[in-house]
Amino acid sequence: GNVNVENAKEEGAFSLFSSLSPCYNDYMNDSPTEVKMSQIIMPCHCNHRQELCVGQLLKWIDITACLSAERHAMSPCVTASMDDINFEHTIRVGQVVSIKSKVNRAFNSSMEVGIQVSCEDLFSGHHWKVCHAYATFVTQRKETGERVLLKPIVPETQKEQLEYSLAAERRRVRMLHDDIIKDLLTHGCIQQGDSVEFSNAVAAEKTKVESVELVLPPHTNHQVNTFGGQIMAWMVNVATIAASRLCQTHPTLRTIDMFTFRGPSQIGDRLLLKAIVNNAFTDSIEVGVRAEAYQDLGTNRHINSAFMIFEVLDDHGKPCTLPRLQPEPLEGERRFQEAIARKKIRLDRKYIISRKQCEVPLSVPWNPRNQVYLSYNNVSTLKTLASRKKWRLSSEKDKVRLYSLEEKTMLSFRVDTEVDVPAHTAFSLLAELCNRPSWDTYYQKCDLIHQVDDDDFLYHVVTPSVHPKGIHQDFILLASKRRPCGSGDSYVIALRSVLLTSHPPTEGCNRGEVLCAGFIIQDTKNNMSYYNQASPEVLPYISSDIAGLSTSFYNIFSSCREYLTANRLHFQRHA
Ligand SMILES: CCCC(=O)SCCNC(=O)CCNC(=O)[C@H](O)C(C)(C)COP(=O)(O)OP(=O)(O)OC[C@H]1O[C@@H](n2cnc3c(N)ncnc32)[C@H](O)[C@@H]1OP(=O)(O)O
Repeated sequence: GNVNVENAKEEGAFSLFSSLSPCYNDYMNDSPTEVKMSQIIMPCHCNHRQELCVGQLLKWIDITACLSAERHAMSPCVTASMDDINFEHTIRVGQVVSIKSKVNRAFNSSMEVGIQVSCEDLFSGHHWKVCHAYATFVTQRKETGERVLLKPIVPETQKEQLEYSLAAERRRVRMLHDDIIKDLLTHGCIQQGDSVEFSNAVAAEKTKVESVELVLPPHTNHQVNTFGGQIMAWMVNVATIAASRLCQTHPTLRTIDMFTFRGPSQIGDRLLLKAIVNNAFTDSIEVGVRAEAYQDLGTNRHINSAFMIFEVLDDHGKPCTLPRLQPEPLEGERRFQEAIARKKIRLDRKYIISRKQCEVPLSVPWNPRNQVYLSYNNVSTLKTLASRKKWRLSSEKDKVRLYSLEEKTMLSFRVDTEVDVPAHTAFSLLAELCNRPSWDTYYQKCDLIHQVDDDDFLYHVVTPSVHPKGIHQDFILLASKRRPCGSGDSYVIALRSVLLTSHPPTEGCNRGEVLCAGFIIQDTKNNMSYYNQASPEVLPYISSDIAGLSTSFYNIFSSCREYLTANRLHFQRHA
């Protein structure tokens, strides 16, 4: 497998969290856990095309990230998982690859490490980003059986604070990752029967690879367990063979879905690596890989699984049309359908996260398949907006402060208000969005459409028109409500528009769109901030009447404060 090329540029390469980490490029400043590794690419690191093998890159990534993790933990750590990675560019022989990593956040015994990979051409002086990734490392168990607990990371810069805060949200998605696919299949969200007979279909059986590796001392890490990077490299190797058998040429590895290290293995273990093409689409192939470890045959332990997406590129870097796959019956059919589910999820993710904030906001269709990513996007967009530096104070009255922020075509507002109720009470009261019409005259009506889970809700909201003499507006909003995950976190109620097939726009109302709005309530201070990003269509109306807007915000948030104070006792009695 070689690191992917130009085509990623054209299609707008994505990985699960990459586009949602807007300041990734420069957030790697000096920090106590930052580790840097640079390697000059030699022919021995490369494939037949003189491009760096992904397996080799994964080894370097794993080592760099582990050094960051251990610097923070001050004790041995193991790789628990590596989130989706998308390879955006190739690295060729003679170029220099640089890997930087640092711990974004420590939880109890696990921590998230952010990794950035870039490449440099020594002759032209060009630098470019290759990929970035997030890995989770876990401390080892003590003799008592408990894991070493980690000291918290104290984020210093605003960018570190954002990464710290988003790490909790990414952890939530990570933990749900396996369940998402299982749920989709169990609850029939994936339509069975998507498989069509193709005349040139290749039998899945033909792509099967089984290969064994004996874990020798050079394959172990400094804790004398099998080195995680080596396991990933072996997995990439068999996956590449399986994909090559389908396309009968040299495929390019483009994306790896999350790697999960389910259990350790040691010197002397035999590692059985199995790969098969699960499905072949018009221009991409999904290969499933499974790694098992054993000492004696029949005592196999499942230690890792991953899904890898390959493409075949022509001389211009464009993806070629591929032969289709004829799955094996039963298990093969199941894998075939699951690959369709994963592809749809990947496309949803790409659709959701590739939207840049400065683009015209468009509501994304909501469905159970993309719920987790939409919810992540909802919270992270609000947190990212809140972390912006250039907020300008526009007006202040009776402890209600209105700030504005102009960025490209976007105008955002922030209203800071001091509240005299505890943060958790303010959160619970404001999270009851259906009560908002009682304190916000702009919300004429708010009905709950669907409770997605404990933290996410869909609402239908009706407001007056922003146009003078216009008809009412309505919105379908996804509300994502988060309590603090640890110290330094805030309460969050994030709101964004979605499209719901069950609630199409109606004649009597203009369907409005909210790209990003919501509340951030700090746990330690009596401070609540409300954010709202105005879409370009309403900008002319707002910009022409900033004074009127200030008065409206002042009135609404004075009323909000009264609502919180008045309902505080009622809430506490019922809590
Ligand atoms: C030089 C490079 C480093 C290496 O080569 S390391 C070698 C490759 N890695 C391995 O061999 C690890 C094999 N896996 C394992 O040992 C275990 O499955 C592993 C990862 C330690 C987890 O063990 P468990 O007993 O399930 O853990 P636990 O219930 O005590 O939870 C401990 C903390 O880990 C977290 N965790 C477990 N599995 C995870 C996952 N897949 N992704 C992200 N986080 C995960 C879990 O949430 C918990 O976190 P916290 O303590 O609340 O902060």
